[in-house]
Formats: sequence, C-alpha cells, structure tokens
Amino acid sequence: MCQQPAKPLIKERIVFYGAGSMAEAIVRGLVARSVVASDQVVMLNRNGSDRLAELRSRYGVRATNDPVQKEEYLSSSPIIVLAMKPKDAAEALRKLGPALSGEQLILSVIAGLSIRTIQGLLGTAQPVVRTMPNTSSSIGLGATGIAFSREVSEGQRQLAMQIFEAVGTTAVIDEERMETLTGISGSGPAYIYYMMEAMIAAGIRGGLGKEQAAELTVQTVLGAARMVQQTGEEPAALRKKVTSPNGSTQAALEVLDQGDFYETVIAAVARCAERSREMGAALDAELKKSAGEE
Ligand SMILES: NC(=O)C1=CN([C@@H]2O[C@H](COP(=O)(O)OP(=O)(O)OC[C@H]3O[C@@H](n4cnc5c(N)ncnc54)[C@H](OP(=O)(O)O)[C@@H]3O)[C@@H](O)[C@H]2O)C=CC1
Ligand SMILES: O=C(O)[C@@H]1CCC=N1
Repeated sequence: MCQQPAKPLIKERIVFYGAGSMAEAIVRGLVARSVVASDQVVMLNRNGSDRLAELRSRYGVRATNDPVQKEEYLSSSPIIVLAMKPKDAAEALRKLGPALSGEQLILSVIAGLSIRTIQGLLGTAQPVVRTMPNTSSSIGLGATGIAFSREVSEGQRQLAMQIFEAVGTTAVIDEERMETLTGISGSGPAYIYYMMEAMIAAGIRGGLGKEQAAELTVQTVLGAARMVQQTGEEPAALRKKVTSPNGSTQAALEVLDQGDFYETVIAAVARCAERSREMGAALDAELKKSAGEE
C-alpha cells in the first residue's frame, strides 16, 4: 500500500546560515523525522559549492551560496539558524542585521556567543534563541541546551522547542549556565569518542581484530548508557556492580585514578566552559570595537 508522506510538524521555512557539521546534524534529524518538509529547509555557506550539492542530493534541501539568493532567504525567512564558527560570526551578523525585516527568529548554535552580543552585532533587538546542541541530533539522540531572549514570542518559543525536541532531549536553562552545558553535552560526544579510540587501540594492542575491538567497544558504551537510562540507577552504583573486590575492574580503575581520571574529566569540562567564555568575550570585544568606531 502506498504510504502518505507524514505531514510536517513545522510549516515555516528554516534557513541555516552556515552549512557545516552541526547544521547538517540538525537538518538530517529534522528531515529524517519529517519535522519539516525538505524543500522548506535552506542551507547557506560562503564558498563550498560541492558541499552544497552534497547537501541537496542527501536531503533534498535548497542550498546556495549565491549572494542575491542568500539575501532574499535571509530577509524573508521566519527562522534563521546561525551555524557558522565563532570566528566568522561577527562579520556575518553585521551583514545580516540590515537585511532583516520584522520579527524573524534568530536561533544560534554558536558556542560562547551571548544573546546580548548577537543583538548588538545585528543592531536590532531581534528575538533570539541561544542553543547548544550536539552532533548526535543527526540520529535523534541529541541533547540541546536552550535559552530565550525576552523578545521571543510564545509561538517562536514553541517552534524552537519543536525543532530541538524532534532531534533529541532539551534542557531550558538560564543563559549563564550555557558554557557549563557546552562542557558536558555540546562537546561531550568528543570525550566519549576519545575514550572509545583508546579502548579500541587497547583491544588491538592486546591482539583483538580492529573490527572486533570496535564492535565490543561500541556495544559496551551503548550498553552502559542504556543501563543508566533504563535502570534509573546512579552511574556510581552501576560501577560498583561491575567492580569485584580486588578483581580486574578494580585494578583498571586504580590505574585510571593514578591518572586522576575523575578530576581530569571535571577539569576538562571546566576548561571547555572557560574556552567558550573566551570565544564569547572575543565576539563581545568585536561588538565594542564596532560601537567605538561609530
Ligand atoms: N560541531 C559540533 O559538534 C558543534 C558545533 N556547534 C557550533 O556550531 C557552529 C558551527 O560548527 P561546525 O558545524 O562544526 O562548523 P563547520 O566548519 O563544519 O561549518 C561552518 C559553516 O559555516 C559557513 N560559514 C562561515 N561563515 C559564513 C558566512 N559569512 N556566511 C555563510 N556561511 C558561512 C561555512 O561555509 P564555508 O565552508 O563556505 O566557509 C560552513 O558551511 C559553531 O559555532 C560551533 O560552536 C555547537 C554544538 C556542537
Ligand atoms: O568545539 C567547539 O567549539 C564546538 C562547540 C561544542 C562542540 N563543538
């Protein structure tokens, strides 16, 4: 029987200003779940025409780097997702501000960039949703922190929530907590991948095949995360169940403790948050510089 295509939840056009890894992760999640029709998704970048062709063919989205078309999309679309690197944000926002018309919603995924700085660089008190997603959004398992500016209407708030709830879990937080959240869930997938890289390397060094080592590692990480989720038990309690007194796990954990594993992870999260603040401060300095030039 021929299935009707699912009716999209979001009818508004969504423009991704920046067409890199994070934009693709969100688009992939949204399109796969029919949250938005693919022809209502527009992806823009600066130069990479091959990249745009790839995105068009993978997801059926519109994608362009043509300056005239870009300006048309940016001036008329109700939702604009800022998805460029922090270093490119100041220039892009200064250009975007004068092109905006009315209450278009600005939804940022840029690390460190505050709502106040976004509005300052745009030069308008635009409704802004500051978020920190992660790349697992591409398979619907993202974790996104969300903070709203006071200009965001109830309808816009719901739209932002629909977008991120469709690709994973969400946490609405005070903006001041966004850097800590970045240290945990924004950058967190990279710490887990790093741990997995090390586990796979250890397996190979111990004589396992590469594929076997990888499969065992993936299943172990997946199983451990699911155990926490499904049993509701604390990670510490589950860890104790694996750790026999004087057994092999205890010996392994002692080695991790020699490397101060627990405090090292906490320090890494803190440094990530600090680095996000540094990137935000650099963008704020750009804003102050342009205000001083006027
Ligand atoms: N990757 C991640 O895990 C996460 C990233 N983020 C945030 O997402 C943002 C993007 O990161 P990521 O996707 O990794 O970066 P990428 O380098 O993969 O992509 C950046 C994109 O921005 C485009 N771009 C840059 N300047 C402009 C401009 N002026 N106009 C239009 N497009 C522009 C680039 O186009 P071109 O290639 O043509 O220059 C490119 O498509 C960052 O701010 C980051 O903090 C947030 C959470 C997680
Ligand atoms: O590394 C970064 O700056 C971005 C922010 C969170 C994940 N990647």
